[in-house]
Amino acid sequence: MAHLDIRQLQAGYGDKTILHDINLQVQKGEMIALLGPSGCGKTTLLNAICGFVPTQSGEVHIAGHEITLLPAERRNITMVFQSYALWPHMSVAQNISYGLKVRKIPKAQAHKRVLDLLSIINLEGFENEKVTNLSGGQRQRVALARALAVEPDVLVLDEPLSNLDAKVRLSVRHELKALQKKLGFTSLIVTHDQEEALVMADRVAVLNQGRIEQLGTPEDIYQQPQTPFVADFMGADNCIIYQASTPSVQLNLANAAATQKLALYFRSSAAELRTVSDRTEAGLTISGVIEQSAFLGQQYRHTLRSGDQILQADSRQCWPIASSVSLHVPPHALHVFDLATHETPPSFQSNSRG
Ligand SMILES: Nc1ncnc2c1ncn2[C@@H]1O[C@H](COP(=O)(O)OP(=O)(O)OP(=O)(O)O)[C@@H](O)[C@H]1O
Repeated sequence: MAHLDIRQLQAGYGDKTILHDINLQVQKGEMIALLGPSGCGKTTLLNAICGFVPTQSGEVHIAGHEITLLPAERRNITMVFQSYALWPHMSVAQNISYGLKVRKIPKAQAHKRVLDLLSIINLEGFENEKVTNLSGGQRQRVALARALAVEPDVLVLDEPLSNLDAKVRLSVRHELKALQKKLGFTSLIVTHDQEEALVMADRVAVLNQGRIEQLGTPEDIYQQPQTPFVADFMGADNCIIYQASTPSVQLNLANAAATQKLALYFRSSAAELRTVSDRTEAGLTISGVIEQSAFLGQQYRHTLRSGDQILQADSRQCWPIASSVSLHVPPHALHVFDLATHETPPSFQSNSRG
């Protein structure tokens, strides 16, 4: 049985529906990342689970108990915010024990819990420090300890790392992931950052316009996007509309009886640039002309024109502007969708692996 079980949830503001038919089963100790473009409903979903946004239909269960209509304060769910939301006039210990005080946990027991949590988040000896004296990363760890102090059934994190600078963010995300594995809390995390979602989550839910478009392991979402939206959102942002091979666009895939119009997606990093040749190879081969190149550190990103299509391809070598090239994408790096149904035709399914 799933620990957090969301069934056919529809929720929104007033008579405006934002979330449509959300089905999500989260196992105990699992971390699910909610990914999606701005406005797709990630925060609304967290708020609906917490009881801050009313449910229009559907059900939410935790550990077998229905909580759909329970007010927020009677749900044992805590939230960690991007802004930390710590009390600036309180010490670290007072912040962490705040929820314990509200729940009238005896002082000695609360104190022990605070010390245990400080040790877990590597802030031993900081109990009397003012939170305003702490760094961003330390404040976020205190916010996490405060949320965990009351032993919530579910922890929800709304962009918890986005106020941190890039370097601290990298280390805090690994700390958070390690803590989640060690303590085994069940959590939902909202992030804009795909890499963060892939690194931290056990599974990722990609949302589009209030619906879960795909739910899967980080590898599934990245390597086998099930819709053009997920492919594009996960970085395969080159798209070619294909119906039949032409001299400049050749598709050569095993088992491919292409009778329908296809949308072919691929990542810039998966494309190889070569000098033009007559060699026939498996995969997609497009001839074009380099229009621009930009140095990215490890490689150059090239902008290539093929007819009226603009494509991007990465290469360690910097190809001169105006050179004629052949862009090649191997079969495993192509994400193939039927333009009409937006699904991968069965005959192409074995191709998409990368
Ligand atoms: N209090 C509100 N009243 C009415 N509509 C709202 C309210 N809050 C959010 N919305 C609308 O709900 C939709 C989803 O917003 P939400 O904040 O859940 O998206 P999000 O995916 O978290 O976006 P972001 O990544 O920008 O934070 C948006 O169209 C937004 O305008």
